Parts: sequence; structure tokens; C-alpha cells
Amino acid sequence: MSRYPHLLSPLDLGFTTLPNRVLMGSMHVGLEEAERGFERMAAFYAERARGGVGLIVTGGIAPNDEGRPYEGGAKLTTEAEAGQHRVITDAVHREGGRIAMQILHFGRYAYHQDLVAPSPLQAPISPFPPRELTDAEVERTIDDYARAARLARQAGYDGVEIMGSEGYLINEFIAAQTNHRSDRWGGSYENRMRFPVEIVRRVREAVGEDFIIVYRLSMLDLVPGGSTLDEVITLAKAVEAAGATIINTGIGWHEARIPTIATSVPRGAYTWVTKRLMGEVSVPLVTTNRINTPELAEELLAGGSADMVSMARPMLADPDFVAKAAAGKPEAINTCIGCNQACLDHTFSGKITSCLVNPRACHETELTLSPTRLRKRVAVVGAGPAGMACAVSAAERGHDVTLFDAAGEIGGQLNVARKVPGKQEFDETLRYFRHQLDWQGVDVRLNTWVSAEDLAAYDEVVVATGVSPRTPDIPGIDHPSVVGYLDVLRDGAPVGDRVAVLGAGGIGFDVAEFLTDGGDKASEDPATYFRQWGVDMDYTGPGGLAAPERPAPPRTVHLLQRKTTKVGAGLGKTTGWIHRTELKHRGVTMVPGVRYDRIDDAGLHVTVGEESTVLPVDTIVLCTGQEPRRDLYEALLAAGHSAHLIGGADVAAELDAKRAIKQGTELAASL
Ligand SMILES: Cc1cc2nc3c(=O)[nH]c(=O)nc-3n(C[C@H](O)[C@H](O)[C@H](O)COP(=O)(O)O)c2cc1C
Ligand code: SF4
Repeated sequence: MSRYPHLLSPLDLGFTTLPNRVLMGSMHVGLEEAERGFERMAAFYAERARGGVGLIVTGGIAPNDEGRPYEGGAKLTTEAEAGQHRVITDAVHREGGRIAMQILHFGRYAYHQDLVAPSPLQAPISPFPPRELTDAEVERTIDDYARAARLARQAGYDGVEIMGSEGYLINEFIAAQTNHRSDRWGGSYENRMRFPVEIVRRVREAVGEDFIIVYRLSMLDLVPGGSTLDEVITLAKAVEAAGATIINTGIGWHEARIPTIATSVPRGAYTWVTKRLMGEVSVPLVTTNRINTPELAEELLAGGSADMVSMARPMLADPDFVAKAAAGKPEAINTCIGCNQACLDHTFSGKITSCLVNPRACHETELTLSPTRLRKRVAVVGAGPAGMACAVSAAERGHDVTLFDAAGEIGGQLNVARKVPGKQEFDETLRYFRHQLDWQGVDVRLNTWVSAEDLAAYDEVVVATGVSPRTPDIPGIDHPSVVGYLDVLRDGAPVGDRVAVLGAGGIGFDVAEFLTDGGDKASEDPATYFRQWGVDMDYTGPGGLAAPERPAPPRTVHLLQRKTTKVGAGLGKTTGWIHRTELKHRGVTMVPGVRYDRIDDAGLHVTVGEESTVLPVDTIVLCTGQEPRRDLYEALLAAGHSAHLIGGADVAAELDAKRAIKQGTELAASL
């Protein structure tokens, strides 16, 4: 009997049956506009189809020019464009998969000059003011959706998803705050929802009965003036009546100031929203966001939260998620840790999406781990992210790999990161690597120091010896009030009530969050999390908002940096605001442009601009960068051996697990 009977049970849609309850959530990955993008997308989606996903949804494709994300963004408006998609649909079907194309009109979130909206109201997160659509243009836009759906069918897709959430055009029609029209598309709720309902109706007309139409419904807007639960239910019923086959969940507009997918969001936190709609419609409902294990997915389905689960980023992290669950091997799954560092951050920086824990994601045709023709003896020294990734990938290719580490456990700096509240997902990465090292037969030797001579017999030596914290040159740095970040995060050094954290990079933020955490495990408990961020789980008002309630922080923390740039400027593009907001809520003062003058019994003496002052702190935590550890590498070179240097030992500017895992995997691919 399967461990996941609900997750793996088929779903009968009448004209077709999905093999299981896993929908791969839509992700625009940047390949849509890239050179050889269709070929690369074909490989990307085909791997996920082979891995057993029940229904794949592609990233958003615009139905017309104005709806594109930016100048040159992907659209589907002509038969010639439809022809380009064939390679994707053929590849997925060859693997026995099913794929629907998402139609996404960016509305006022578009990043170009000709953006449109129901009303000429600029989005708070956009530099461009939109133009108001005329009545005739609204009609034409609806027809454009229908044309895109017809062309998608022609291109071989099994369905379309109509993107009606996250604050894009459809949402902008539905919400009174973005729709100030007085014609039949504005005013009453019935008028405001006419646009999406009409889209579904005309799409159904265009594609016939035996074609999947998923409607992605904004079930919780998280913005002032957003929909109420009653309105959401009304729209769901209307969308069903208009011809939707499946209703998917969308959470939060992009301009919402409440995190919806970050790693600090508890797993499955938003699934209660979908559950509120269960029983109100008869089409299958899909729930979403931060569902990253088969156990949780099964629990949600068994508990009646939804009929299907959407997993987007987990399918970047592991294309074989479903197959591994079906084989009863959940421990083999490479779990999405919700970091956004290589997926959403890349998307918003104009880079091709990938995945921190799986650098092959969206690079399937370039980063291949093909079996080696020449089995070599490979030594990898250092079992941090770079070393583990290299060892596992080299062994996967057939090399004979030994992994050494002086510590008593694998993981390197991941063991430090996992101590930060909200970053416990790194435990999954450690579990995954532990499993892979064992599965691939890597000879792991812990508590083992190796010298250059010890390594002489290996064909390839990879040095991944990591970093040591840097100690800045400040008078009084030896004062007993000074500790390092490892002392605090790893070794539990005592910390006073008043603290200065020196260095506001990723580690400085981690330490500040660690020291101001109230111990309430908000990142594991949705009710606590939502209370702190101001989400109303009773969903009584518009947008599901409530006043945030924050506990008093356990101590006073100053987070300081020498650089004059905004504190946190170097954090992730899509997550930096969350960390800054979190610390602001906890009363942390964040100060850039600080000169550290000296440390003594009075505290930390600093100068900011022209002003010198003393911060009367009990503890000073150094988060002032790292030095690469290259002793072994240099000894190898001195002894005339060649070696490869990767990870923090190579570039130690800031601890960077994304870069380390990518570099380790790429090196293994070339050995
Ligand atoms: C790189 C990336 C691109 C995305 N692009 C889209 C998109 O084009 N359309 C869409 O509806 N959602 C998009 N999303 C949101 C996902 O569909 C999903 O709602 C979100 O990632 C949360 O689900 P997860 O925790 O399973 O990843 C994107 C997410 C990511 C990470
Ligand atoms: S980069 Fe991080 S959030 Fe994105 S898919 Fe990979 S593990 Fe998940």
C-alpha cells in the first residue's frame, strides 16, 4: 500500500484522467525569451513529466503585446508562435505527461511603456503609470485570451491556466481599489468580476469541451481593498459555471507586504484558504504555497484541504519528486527550502531561473552528469555545500569518490545556517546530501585531517575547505564582550540584553534575527505567523488583513555596517524586504556608514557621519566577513600536485551556498 494514497490517486476530469494529484505550479523561468529557449524548456518540462507530475503548468505567456511582462516578453498571438511551442508539448507527451499553458496578462505590473489597466492607477511597485482600457479594448483583450487558448490547443497543450491572481490584470478588474470604472466592467462586484468570467466563457467556447481550463483564483489578496471571502466564493462559482475544469489557488498580490512564499513562511501555511472554498464548487480545487514534502501534501489532501496540490519550486529542486514519493523514497527527495535565491531572485533580476539546491534546474541541456568513460579516484576535502555537491555528482557519474572533513558531521556552514529561526529547511538539504552520499557510495571520512601527502595517490583532488571568520582591526577587539557569529549561532555563547552586530550582510541579518527571536516558532506555526504579519485567518474583511501583533523582542540589537549603502541592500531581491521588515518590527536599529572607533568597558565607540557616540552594549557580535581557508590547496601546489579549488575556499566574500553547490556540481560534470 502506498504511503501517499491520496496524493497518488488519479483525478477524473470527465474527458481525461490525471494520474495523480500533483500540479506543477506555473513558473516563468526566463527561457521563454532566451536563445534556444523552446528547446531548453522542452528538456526542462520533459524531465518533470518523466518524474511523474500529474499536470504541468507552464510559466505565464501573454495573450497580447500590452500584457507582456516587458518589451520582448513571451506572448502567444500567432500560429507561427504556436508552432514554436510544439517542441515542448511533444517532449512532455513523449514522457507520458500532460501540460497546460498559463495565459498571464501583466496589466499594470508590466515593465514597459504601453501598459494597461482597468483604471489609470499606478501600482506601488511599478515606475510606470498604466493607460485605462476602453470598452472596446476590454472586449478585444478578452478575445485575445480566447485566441491564446485556441493557439495553445493547436500547439498541442492539454489545457490552459488563466492567471487570475497575484495582482495582475484580472485581479485589477476584480478589486474596487484598482477598478474605478463606471461602465459594465466596474462598480458593483458583479460588474467587476465580469472580465474574468467572460474570459473563461470565451476561452471555453474557443477550445471546446475536452480541454483543461484551470482558473487561478486569487483566494486571499492580502492588500487593502482586496476581495472578501464571500466575493471569492461568488467568483469561484461563476468561473465554474463559465466552464473552468479546475480552480487553482493564488495567494497575495505582488504589492502585498506579507510574505507568501519565503522560507520563513510555515510549510503549507496558506492552505486553510483553499479549504474555505471546499464544498462551495464541484470542480477540483488546488491548494498551494510552501508545500514541499509528500507527507504534507498527503496530509492536506487526506484532511480535505483540497483535491490537488500545486508545487512549483519543489519541482525545480527535484524533477523526480513524484516518482520518488511513489517509490516510497521520500528521503531521496531534494527538498525546496523556500530560499528564492536562484528562482524568484533570478526572475526579478532578468536571469534564467535555477535552484540553489539543484543547479541543473532550467539548465538541463547544459549541465549534464553523464556517466564517465574513465573512472577516476577523486578526493574531495571539505564536506560543506560545495564539497558535498561535487562528491555526490562525481560519484553519480561513476567516479570513485572519497569525501574528507575534519569535523564530526557533514554540512559545513549549513550546520550554522540551520540554527537561524526560519532557516530550519536547511535540515532537509543536509538530509538529502546524507542520503545521496550513501546512495552514490561516496566514502565519507569524518573527523579526518588530510595533508597534501595523503592525497598524492588520487587522480583528482578537490579542495572545498571553506572559510574562517574574519576579525576586523578595531582597537579593543580582544575585549571580553566581543564574540564571533559562530560562537553565537553554533556554540550557543551567552549574549547580553544590549547587543551590537557588526556587519549587515546575510550573516549579520541572521544573527540579528536569531537574537531577537521570541522563541515562538512563528516559522513553524501558521497561526502565530499570521498574527505577527497581520493576516486574519477568520477572513472577515477585504483582502484578509488584520492589525499585526508583535511580541516584545527579548533584547535590544543594533545592526551596523561600514558601507554607506542601505542596510540589507545585498540581500535577496525578493526577500530582502522581509528581513528588513522583520527586524524593524523587532525594534532593531539598522545603521549604515558606521566607523568602529574602539571597544571598551563602556561599550562600542562609533562615529556616524560627523557624530561620535558610544553604544552601551553588553555583547558585540562580529559578522565582518570571511577569509578563505587555502592552506591545503597551497600545500598541494607547493608539492607539485594539481587541485581544484571550489566554494568559500575559492571566493569567500560572503557565504554563498548557491554558488558553492553550482560550482561543485559543474566541476563534477567536467571531471
Ligand atoms: C521563478 C518563479 C516564477 C514564477 N512565475 C509564475 C508565473 O508565471 N505565473 C504564476 O501564476 N505564478 C508564478 N510563480 C508563482 C508560483 O506559481 C507559486 O505560486 C509560488 O512559487 C508558490 O508555490 P511553491 O511554494 O510551490 O513554489 C512563480 C514562482 C517562481 C518561484
Ligand atoms: S532556489 Fe531555493 S526556493 Fe527556489 S526552488 Fe531552489 S530551493 Fe526552492
